[in-house]
Amino acid sequence: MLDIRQQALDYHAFPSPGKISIEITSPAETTQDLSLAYSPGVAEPVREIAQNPEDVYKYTAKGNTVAVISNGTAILGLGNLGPMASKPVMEGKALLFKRFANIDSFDIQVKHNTVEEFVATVANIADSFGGINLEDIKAPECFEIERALIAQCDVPVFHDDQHGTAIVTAAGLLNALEIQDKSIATAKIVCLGAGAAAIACMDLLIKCGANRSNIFMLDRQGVITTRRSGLNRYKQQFANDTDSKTLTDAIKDADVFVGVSGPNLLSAQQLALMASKPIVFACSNPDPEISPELVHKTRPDAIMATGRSDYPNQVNNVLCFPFIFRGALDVRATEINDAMKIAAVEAIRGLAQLAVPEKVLAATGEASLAFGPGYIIPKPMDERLCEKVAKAVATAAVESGVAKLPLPAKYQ
Ligand SMILES: O=C([O-])CC(=O)C(=O)O
Ligand SMILES: [Mg+2]
Repeated sequence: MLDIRQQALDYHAFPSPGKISIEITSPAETTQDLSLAYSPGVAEPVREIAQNPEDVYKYTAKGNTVAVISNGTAILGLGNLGPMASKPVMEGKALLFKRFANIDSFDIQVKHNTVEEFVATVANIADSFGGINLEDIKAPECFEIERALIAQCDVPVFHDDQHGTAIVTAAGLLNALEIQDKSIATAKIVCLGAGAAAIACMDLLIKCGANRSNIFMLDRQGVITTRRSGLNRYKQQFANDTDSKTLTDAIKDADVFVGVSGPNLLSAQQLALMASKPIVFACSNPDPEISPELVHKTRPDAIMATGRSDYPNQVNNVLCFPFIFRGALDVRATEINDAMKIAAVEAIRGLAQLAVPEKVLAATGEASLAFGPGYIIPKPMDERLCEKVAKAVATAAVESGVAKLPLPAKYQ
């Protein structure tokens, strides 16, 4: 049996390099076909679009495409490895968009010197696509980049590592809290990591009812407190008025650990200090902050989640980004706003509470799955995700006034 490294390299190398390709949707066999697809016929839609720019949605694939754009500055939990090294992940996102939501994606890797250069590059090409999914861009630049692009682009712009991760984390965490009989309003939450995902997760948890003063966020220097100086404005919002300095200080009596940092940063000793019935989301990819094996051995009362496909409770943005874009594209939303994000949280969360179809059990190889400590969040291959999450998002877009189209019949 080949090890996972060789299997993964072979998967990417064969049968052809990479894992996506482009397909033709219209006939291109005869002279007649070519005279329609290309010169002279192609001039007709050109003239229509020149006269009425919205016709681009009628005569081109724009409305069903998303650009997946990265600069490779924060690839998974692996760090700043440059634009080209991010390409397998971006092709992977394209694979997931297509497989789960039938959205066509182009992966784009941008080499740049300044934030302004990156923003200009993306803004200048944004109209080619139905939406922009920003991926694996490091903090704090990602916040500025997303803000500037939302302001400049007519199509929705969504930084997946912030909001996709936050939406899935919130969905899983609300379910885990329910199972552990804890309330989000009073839960003590430790967030290890202060990057894009961390800041967005804690922001969204507050919107879902968490208490800011119960949140302890840590960066490489330790707990972010009001005693520290030199914090950027994104971290400053989470500065806690506390004497806790280290993870060991902060983790004492914590109900929830959210790791969005790097491998093996939470020890069994630290885990042992958590409150009864703790919730541990070790979401660093590919290697979690603590292994599920160690958590189950140390704390049998814990609910454990990771970002990986090969353990139960996969808290990974794949449960969100294909479907939030499906919903947004279907009603031609001009942005992805908070109402749409919260609708996605509720839809993902609710789906985990329903009975699991045979088809999902077959795909996961599980004998049974039922809402509980080992199943707090749906599986990515659950086809109901697309129906339910996209519908909830599209409906929220229409109701919050950011949709250019009415709710399609398939969602009514
Ligand atoms: O790709 C994944 O598995 C999730 C993700 O966006 C990341 O870790 O940056
Ligand atoms: Mg990512």
